[in-house]
Amino acid sequence: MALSGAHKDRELRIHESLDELSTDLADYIAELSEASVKERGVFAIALSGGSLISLMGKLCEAPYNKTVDWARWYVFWADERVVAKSHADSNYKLARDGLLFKVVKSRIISVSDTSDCPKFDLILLGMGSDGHVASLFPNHSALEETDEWVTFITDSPKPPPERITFTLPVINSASNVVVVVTGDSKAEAVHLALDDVGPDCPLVPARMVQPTTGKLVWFFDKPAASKLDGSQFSK
Ligand SMILES: O=C1O[C@H](COP(=O)(O)O)[C@@H](O)[C@H](O)[C@H]1O
Repeated sequence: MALSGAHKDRELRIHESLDELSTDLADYIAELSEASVKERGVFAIALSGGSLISLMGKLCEAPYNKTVDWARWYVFWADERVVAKSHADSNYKLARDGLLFKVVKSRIISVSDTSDCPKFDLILLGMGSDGHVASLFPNHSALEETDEWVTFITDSPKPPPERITFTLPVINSASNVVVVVTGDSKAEAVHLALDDVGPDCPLVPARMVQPTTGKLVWFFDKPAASKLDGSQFSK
C-alpha cells in the first residue's frame, strides 16, 4: 500500500494502482466475511453499482473463490436504478454478471428484527464526482429521510432518473462501511467529504456517512486522494 493513515476516526488506504487497490479490497472483504461467519454464521453484505463491482473482481479468483464461505453471504443492494433486472443500467445485473454468478450458488435474504434498522456486516459504497453515495445525491430531500430504511427518487441528476436507495440511517447502522473511490474526477469530492473544509463549503452526501458504532474505511487510488490534506499520512 502506498500510504495509509488515520483521519480522525477513519482509516484511509491510498494505493499506487487499481490492481493493488483491488487486492487490498478483496483481502479486506474476505477477512470481514470470515470474521462475521465465525461470529454469527452469516455475512450480510450490501453492494453498490458502478465501478465498484469490477474493483471487487479479485474475489472471483483464487484463493478467494475457494476460501470465502459464499453460501453464508446474505446479499443486498445499497441502491438500485428503477429498470428491469436484465437492463444494462441495473446494479443487480452488474453485480450478478460480474461477481455473484461466478461464486454464489444459493440466494438467501432475511431482515433483522432486533433493531430499528438492519445491521449489515458490510455496506460497500462507491462515490460519484458530485459526492453522492448509493443514490443519495447532494441537496436532495432523500438525505433527510429518517423513518424509512429504503427510499426512492425520481429525479436523479445522474441517469437513470428513477432509483431506490438505502437511507443514511441504514448505512450508518452497519458494522462496517467501505467507500471505494478512484480517479481524479472525484478528488474534489473526496476533499469535501473528509477534510476540515468549514461550513461555507458544499455538504457532500459522502461526508454524512458516519457509522454510529461501526468502522468506516475508504479505499482510494492516488488520483482520487490527490486533494486530501496529506498531513495525517505516514509512508
Ligand atoms: O450511480 C451510481 O454511482 C455511484 C458511483 O459510480 P462510479 O461508476 O462513479 O463508481 C455508485 O456507487 C452507485 O451505486 C450508482 O448507482
